[in-house]
Amino acid sequence: MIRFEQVGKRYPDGTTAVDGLSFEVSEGELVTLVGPSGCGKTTTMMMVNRLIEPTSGRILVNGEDIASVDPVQLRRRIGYVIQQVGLFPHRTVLDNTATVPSLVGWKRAKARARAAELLDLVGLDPKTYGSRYPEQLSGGQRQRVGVARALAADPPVLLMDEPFGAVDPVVREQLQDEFLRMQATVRKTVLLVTHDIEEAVRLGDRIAVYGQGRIEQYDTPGAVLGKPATPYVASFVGADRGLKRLSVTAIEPEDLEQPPVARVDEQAQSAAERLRVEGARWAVVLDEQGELQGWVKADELTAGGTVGELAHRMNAWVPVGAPLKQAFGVMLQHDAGWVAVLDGARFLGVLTPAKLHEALRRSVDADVLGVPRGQVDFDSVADA
Ligand SMILES: Nc1ncnc2c1ncn2[C@@H]1O[C@H](COP(=O)(O)OP(=O)(O)OP(=O)(O)O)[C@@H](O)[C@H]1O
Repeated sequence: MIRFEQVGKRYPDGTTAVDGLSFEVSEGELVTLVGPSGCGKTTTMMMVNRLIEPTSGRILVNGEDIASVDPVQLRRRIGYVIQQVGLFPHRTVLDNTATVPSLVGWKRAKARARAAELLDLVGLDPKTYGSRYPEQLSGGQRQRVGVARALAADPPVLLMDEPFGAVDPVVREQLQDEFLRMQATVRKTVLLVTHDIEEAVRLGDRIAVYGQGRIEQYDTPGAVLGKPATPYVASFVGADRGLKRLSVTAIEPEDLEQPPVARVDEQAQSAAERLRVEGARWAVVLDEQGELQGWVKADELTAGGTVGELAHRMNAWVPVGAPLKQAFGVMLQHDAGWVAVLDGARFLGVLTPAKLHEALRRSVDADVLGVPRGQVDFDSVADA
């Protein structure tokens, strides 16, 4: 969708902002550009909507060399969100949001209806906020209007320059979550600039890590954290990259262990006998449908009645697909040696600390080899 071919930008004073940039962003992909101040992120982005012209190489959007596209036409196809938002102070929130549709000639009623829809999408009730002026909003709300306005003409491409930079960390995280939810619906092709590696990892399908004027690594968050390409990238992502990786690695069914199981309607004594033979000290309790009903200790099964009557409630559980970090958090919260993993209500297995560690190490290799995690042989990563 967006393709950089050996793109460079040298300013008249001799500063080389970027050099030899070659990378591609696929349709519907969210790519974050991350790096220290002055490394060329904003320059890269502004060359895509021709606010800055490259001095070498070329940029293709949807297969077309943008040097030959009228800049005004080009910008209508590319939404642009900046940190200072740049809302018009004398226009209401609704009119601000409707700016681009109005510019491209939509009827006023249609443009305003679309604007209201988008305000809703970014979590602002148009009835409450539509008639306000920008100064009557909080910083976070202004950012949301900025995003709504950029989406108004339904551009296939979105450029975002530190879009969540001007708000406090809590609101920032909220905006990031909302943006991810929204992106899951609208699937725009997005280039997002940030100097914050946490944000880059959280939002990006892929990350371009910038050194001075060039990309040091272009890869998935998992690979950047798991296998930094250079010492520079390693130091930029930080010594706690293993921990950061926990938050981008999802639990998969093959990471799970199958623990001893007892049926909810089974007689406690026969379950106790079976667990004794298996050498199990506890079991998860499932019903006919394979749904989790709790857990029991083997030595509690000596009383009469059914397993279900003796089962404890199982609070330590996470949904499959949740990040490993969440499972780890739940383990610590409940002081549990394992957490149950569910698909809806269905029990899939348990994640133990050893399995969690294995999943993390396997996922590094899977990212690097570009294969699903299940295809990585654990022996091959055991010495990694
Ligand atoms: N008009 C200009 N003339 C000369 N040099 C410029 C000009 N604009 C930017 N630069 C230089 O180009 C380099 C890259 O700037 P750019 O704004 O792309 O960096 P950035 O990574 O976005 O930084 P930040 O995170 O601080 O915004 C910097 O060294 C900057 O000083």
